[in-house]
Amino acid sequence: MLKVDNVSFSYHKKKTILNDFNFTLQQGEHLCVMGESGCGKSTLLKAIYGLVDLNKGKILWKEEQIFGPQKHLVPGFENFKYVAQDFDLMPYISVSENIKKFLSRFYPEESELRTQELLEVIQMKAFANTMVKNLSGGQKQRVAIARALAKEPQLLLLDEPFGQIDNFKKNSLRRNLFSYLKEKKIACIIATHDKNDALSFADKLIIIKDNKIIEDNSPKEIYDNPKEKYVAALFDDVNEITINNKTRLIYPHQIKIVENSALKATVLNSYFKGSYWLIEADFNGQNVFFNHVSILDRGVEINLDFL
Ligand SMILES: Nc1ncnc2c1ncn2[C@@H]1O[C@H](COP(=O)(O)OP(=O)(O)OP(=O)(O)O)[C@@H](O)[C@H]1O
Repeated sequence: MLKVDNVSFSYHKKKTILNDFNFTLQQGEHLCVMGESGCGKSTLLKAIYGLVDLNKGKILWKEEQIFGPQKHLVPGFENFKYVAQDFDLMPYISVSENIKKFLSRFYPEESELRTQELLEVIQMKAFANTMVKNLSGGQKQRVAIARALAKEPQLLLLDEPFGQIDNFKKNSLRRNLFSYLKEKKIACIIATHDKNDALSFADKLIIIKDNKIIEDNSPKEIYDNPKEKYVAALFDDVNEITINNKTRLIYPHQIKIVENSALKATVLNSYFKGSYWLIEADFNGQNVFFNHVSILDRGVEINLDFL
């Protein structure tokens, strides 16, 4: 349904930001885009929304080509909604009014019902009548999402959607929003640094490095078989360990202490993580990180097993 076909784009001639991007997305599917800061995630969303003119290739939605500002004077593709990092809300009217601005004035009852429904999705019912200028950054972010959903888009583009929202709210909001999108079969592309967006809620994951797509698969497949440290490090404190001249990528939960083993290490530090401790140890001159149920004293010798 969405087809990104051989797309290349640069802001300036010298540096290509998107280099030969190819992927597809079906109706109702959720895609996460990850990669280091500055790799081009926001630029990709802008290109899909039609905010920039491509150097090469094309972007299609159900066979209809999406053009940039040179050919399409009103910015943005009408079936899509884009929530950028800078929200663009109206500060001097209430949360409800901000959402209603995007609904028809001719059907006030429907408009009110829809506004209430969206306030529930973003968990902001208590703030319905609060002026937007008096909201926190995270609250504004949520209103921007509700406003983007007001006229049910076919594709929602979210740039770091939960970046300003505290962990307490983030998890329930994320569950609410993604199940709402699934129910309404709204496709979604999320540019994110947060592994939880990708691992728990995305059907597909794309990883960008050096201006190219280096992974395009299911989140589980990419997590279980990372091609390189750059990929695994987006999810966890991954270890790149050489054993018998073979280098392996191992997540901290894949290493455990055993009674006997030829793999000896010495504890360097223990970091409290809530339900477990992250232990840093020296293993043949390499620093390894692994999870453990309790704190370990510095200098203690341990035997390791790599799963
Ligand atoms: N309007 C612009 N003009 C020129 N260069 C730009 C512009 N916007 C972004 N860039 C450059 O393009 C590159 C990609 O930026 P982009 O914002 O897409 O990265 P990102 O992956 O979304 O980063 P982050 O994770 O930090 O939000 C960066 O090097 C950035 O400096």
